[in-house]
Amino acid sequence: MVLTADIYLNTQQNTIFGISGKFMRLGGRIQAAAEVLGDILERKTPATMALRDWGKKHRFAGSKDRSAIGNYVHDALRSKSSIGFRMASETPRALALGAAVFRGGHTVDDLIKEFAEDQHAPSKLSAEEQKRLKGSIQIDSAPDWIKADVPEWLWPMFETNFDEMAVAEGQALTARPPLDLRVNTIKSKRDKVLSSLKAKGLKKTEISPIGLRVEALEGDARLPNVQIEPEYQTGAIEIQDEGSQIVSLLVDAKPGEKVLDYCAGGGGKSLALAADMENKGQVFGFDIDKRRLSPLYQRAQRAGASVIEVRQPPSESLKDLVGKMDRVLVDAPCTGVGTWRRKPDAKWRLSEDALERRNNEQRSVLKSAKGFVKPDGGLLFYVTCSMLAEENEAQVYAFLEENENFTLLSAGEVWEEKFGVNAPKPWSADGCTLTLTPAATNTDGFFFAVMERTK
Ligand SMILES: C[S@@+](CC[C@H](N)C(=O)[O-])C[C@H]1O[C@@H](n2cnc3c(N)ncnc32)[C@H](O)[C@@H]1O
Repeated sequence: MVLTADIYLNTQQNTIFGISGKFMRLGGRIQAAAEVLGDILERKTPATMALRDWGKKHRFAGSKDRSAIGNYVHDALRSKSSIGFRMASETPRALALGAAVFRGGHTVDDLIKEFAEDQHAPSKLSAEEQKRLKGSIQIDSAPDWIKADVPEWLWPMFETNFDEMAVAEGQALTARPPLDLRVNTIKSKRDKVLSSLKAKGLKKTEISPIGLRVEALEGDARLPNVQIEPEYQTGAIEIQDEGSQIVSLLVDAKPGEKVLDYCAGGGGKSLALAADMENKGQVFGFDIDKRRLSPLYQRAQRAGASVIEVRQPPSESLKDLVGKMDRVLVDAPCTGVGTWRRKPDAKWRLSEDALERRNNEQRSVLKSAKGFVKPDGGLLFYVTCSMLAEENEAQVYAFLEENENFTLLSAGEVWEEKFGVNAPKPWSADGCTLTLTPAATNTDGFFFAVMERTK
């Protein structure tokens, strides 16, 4: 006899499913979120792995259940310190309950009713929990780092950088991120993709002229899976945050030029550079880590980006490029503060030691990359997805101090030329470098600087 999914589900005594059989109920989802949060916070498992492990152990949870549980887990991590403050507790249970009510839009009465009817729900709410979930502790009385959901040790750096906007910048990093697509202009046009994927709820991005966006969704809703669409499979679109598109466009690589993407990773920016160069010239993609580079071969093929040439480590493979590149992009390893909306567990794992390690890598990567820039007018670009001055301006100024043959240029002119005068404006500490942030540009956080090699 073949069991249908429904019969099978209902015969499993120890599954976490509610009595309706098809989907987990709210209580089961919150309980699952608390279990996953325990794995992440108590056993230090990365969020993606903890969610995957939970899914493997509960094979019959459907994609809607997994997505809803993922939303509670990520929302709880994005707002961990503010939810913890309002709940007077940072236990996985308190965080999961807080995420469901403060961020998920459920009411305390919903929870009481659902928990009573669902054997897989957490134990019933205590009187104290009910009071807290109803707002007995106001966030206004919390210190700024808690309001901003930024780790306490990092707050002084964050505050120095963003001054009276620091809380707003931190809070913008707790929002759910949108899904951004880059239209690959080697294969298609933005209007064409927009009309063929109309049903997916896409709209044009505000700054990038080649971007499309599905806004972050509320509650348990799921973003569309664009990877199954023909436009994705034929290379007409790539998934790329608008901020990443913007910094690639600011490199302003021209058709026919030679460009080295020195920290290419999976090649997101190499692909964007190739398209901006109309697939004419040469883009060399290099990375110290061979495994990270490996998807680039297939991605370049799918995108029709024939100008991309992957160069494997060690760096001796780049010997023939020394002093010959019109542009060298250093998309440096960093703490990833600018991507906290997408990877909120990284926010609480970050340590002073890790920041110091990234700073050392940044110095070393700039030192190794500079020699590839051609003398007399070649350009060196320094990019991070961090919003900390220690990884951004400080690295650029230290580099300039040690390398008198490089001068800092203003990125503002290219910005206006590429995106017009009316686009939302990034931060700039010095009128030359740029910092994109969720609050200022509604993108992931990115830093961008351009330096010219004079001799
Ligand atoms: C921010 S990621 C790059 C992301 C990539 N550019 C993209 O758009 O998808 C930084 C990369 O720098 C690489 N990296 C770290 N140290 C390096 C070094 N000394 N030389 C070259 N690459 C390095 C890492 O392996 C990592 O892939």
